[in-house]
This record gives sequence, C-alpha cells and structure tokens, in this order.
Amino acid sequence: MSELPKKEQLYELIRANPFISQQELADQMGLSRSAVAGHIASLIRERRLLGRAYVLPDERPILCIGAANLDRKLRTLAPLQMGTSNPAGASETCGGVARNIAENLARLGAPTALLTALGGDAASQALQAHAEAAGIDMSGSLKLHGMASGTYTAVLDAGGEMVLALADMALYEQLSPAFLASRAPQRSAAALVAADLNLPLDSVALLLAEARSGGVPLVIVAVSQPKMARLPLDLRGLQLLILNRGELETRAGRALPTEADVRAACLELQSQGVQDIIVTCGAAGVYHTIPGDLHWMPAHEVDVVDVTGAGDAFAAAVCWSLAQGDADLTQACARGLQAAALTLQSPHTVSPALSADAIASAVHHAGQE
Ligand SMILES: Nc1ncnc2c1ncn2[C@@H]1O[C@H](COP(=O)(O)OP(=O)(O)O)[C@@H](O)[C@H]1O
Ligand SMILES: O=c1[nH]cc([C@@H]2O[C@H](COP(=O)(O)O)[C@@H](O)[C@H]2O)c(=O)[nH]1
Repeated sequence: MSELPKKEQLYELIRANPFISQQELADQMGLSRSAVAGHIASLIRERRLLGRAYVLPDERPILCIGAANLDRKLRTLAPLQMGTSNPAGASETCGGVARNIAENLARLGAPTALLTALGGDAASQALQAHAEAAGIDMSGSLKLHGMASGTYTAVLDAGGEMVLALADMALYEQLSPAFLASRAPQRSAAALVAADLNLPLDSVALLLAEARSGGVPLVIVAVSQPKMARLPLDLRGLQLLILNRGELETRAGRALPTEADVRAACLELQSQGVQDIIVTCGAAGVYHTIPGDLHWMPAHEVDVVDVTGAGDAFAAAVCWSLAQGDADLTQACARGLQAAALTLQSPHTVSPALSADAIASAVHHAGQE
C-alpha cells in the first residue's frame, strides 16, 4: 500500500537526475539500498526506466549552468520621453545567457544539457518546451512550482539602442551549492561545463573548486557588470573566462582604454588562477590570451539587424570548439566570431542559420596577422 508513493518519489528523483546512484537515492529517501534496487527493478519491468544513464565519451554533453529567462523587449515608436507613457511595440523571446548558449550548441549539433531554475508559471513551461524541442536535455533543471520564471526586460529607443534593462532573476539564487552537489553525477559526466554569472557566488566557487581538483573543464561566461561581483577572487581551476571589456574593467576596478591596459588586466586575472581569457570588444573584435601576451582578432563587418545574443553565440561556438578537444583559442575565436556575425544578421536571439557547416566555413588566419 505504502510502496506506490515511495516508488513515485524515487521515479521523480531519477527523472531529475538520471545519473543518481542507488546509494544517493537510498540516502535521500531514507530507504535501504536493497529497497531502492527493488523499486528500480519494478520500474524497469514497467518500462518506465530503460536503463542507467551511462554515456560513452564521445556522447558526453556540454553542460550549461545558469539562467533561462523570458526576455521582453519594448521598443518605443517615437523618441523616448522619460517620466511619461511612451507608445511602444513589445516582443517576447526565450533568453538567459546559459540557455542562449545551450540553444546555440544544440544548433551546432553538440549534445547539450542545461541546469537552470524554472518556476511554475506559463513562461517557465514555454521555456522548458522550447529547450526540449531544440534538443536540450533539461532533466536536471530545478522546478520551483511556487515561483515565476526569470525575466529580462529591455527598453529600446526608436533606433533600437537599449536605454535600460531590468533583470528579475531572484530564482537563480536557488541554484545553490547544495543543488549543484545534488547534480554532481550529471556534471562529472559532461565534456565541458559552461557556467554563467547568474549563479550565486558560492555556487561559482564550488564549480571552481571541483575543476581545480581535476574535474570537468570549466568555462565561465560573464553576464553584466553588476554580476561580476559573483566571480570569486580565487580563479584557480578555471580554463577560460569570457567577458566583455566593460566587465573586465569592473573586475580590474579601473578604466582600460588601451591594449596595454587590457593586457595588464588579463595578466592580473591570470595571476589569480585563470588559464585563459577572451575579452570581447563589441563591433571591434576580441582579444584572447596567448602566453604572456594578447592576440587581437577583428569582428566581421556585418549589417546588424539585432545585437541581442551575439555575445552568447560567440561563447557557444568557443565552447563547442574546445569541447571537441581543439585547444587552439585562435581557432575557437574564429568560430565564435562567425557565430556572432550570423546572430547579428538575424532578428532572433539564436540565429536559425547557425550550424556546424556554417561555422566550418570560418577561415582562421592564425599566424598571418
Ligand atoms: N555591432 C557589432 N558589429 C559586429 N560584431 C559585433 C557587434 N556587436 C557585437 N559583435 C560581435 O559579438 C561579440 C560580443 O559582443 P560584445 O558586445 O563584446 O559582448 P556582449 O554582447 O556579450 O556584451 C563581439 O566580439 C563581436 O564579435
Ligand atoms: O543579469 C542578466 N542579464 C541579462 C541576461 C540575458 O542576457 C541576454 C541579453 O544579452 P545581450 O543583450 O548582451 O546579448 C538576454 O537573453 C538576457 O536574458 C542574463 O542572463 N542575466
């Protein structure tokens, strides 16, 4: 009689984390390991479980950890006037840095998983359905039924320039070290972890500590200048930090107007433990570190339709390149610049034109500049 609820609880735990061990299930449910084994055998007989989630090395996913937001854009129809009601056009899309990266990776054909927090509202359901339709494994994500999804609301003026944006992302405080610990098996099965700085500081510190002790390679992608406060001081263990110039200035605590200033700031960060850094500089291009120095790569010249998501497409293509075992950062940035250019020419946050073939056509001029 009492067996059914326990079995269902166990099933939900396995659905949330297909990599969970029998011992972890036993500990979390207060059952003996043999009782857990019995329930699992019964679920397998019922074909509700098809086997354990072991994966072969070449199928290891890239795991993105961070935000999946509902993005709202409001664009005024005439020059913006403060302190009054402005006629505007509104649009809504799926966003969030980690989610955007995951969708780009899925379009590139990489096995991709996303660890995020979703609420119980219609927006959360839409975010989950959209991600699953793109082929992103959402099974490890946290469901918080009483909460609303994260939202990002940007006000653009009539020319399309962002006037201000508001980030309501309290939900991601729940992506705590304890939550990440509960997803340790899924994380350790990944080819690469790409985490955004929507995560709480302690959670970022946990990912760094694990990467430091020989875990999965870790890439951190910055989100905004205020959220640079979530990047720990100790960066040992971090393979790559991707951030824009303004975010680097926030970390350095000073303006960085010249290349020499950017180089000095990158060397400081490397002395704090990060192996490599990519500094994106908008329409101009990107710097990436090489031993003791920086390498500059200009951005593609394109007719910009919408800048949203260009930085995330860049980061995704870089992670994709690294996860294929190609450690060449110049090559990774060439792929990133190509992905960003495709995104800029699309009104969508993630360009439908993105594919592995579209990136493969990116030529890299390493050593010729
Ligand atoms: N106006 C633009 N023209 C050409 N490329 C751009 C433009 N804006 C962004 N990019 C591309 O997108 C990348 C990321 O943009 P950037 O503004 O530096 O970061 P973020 O959007 O993450 O703040 C750049 O490195 C560049 O390749
Ligand atoms: O604090 C945050 N602000 C903004 C984002 C996300 O960043 C993307 C916009 O980035 P950009 O305009 O820089 O491309 C949006 O999808 C938005 O949801 C985020 O994850 N966290």
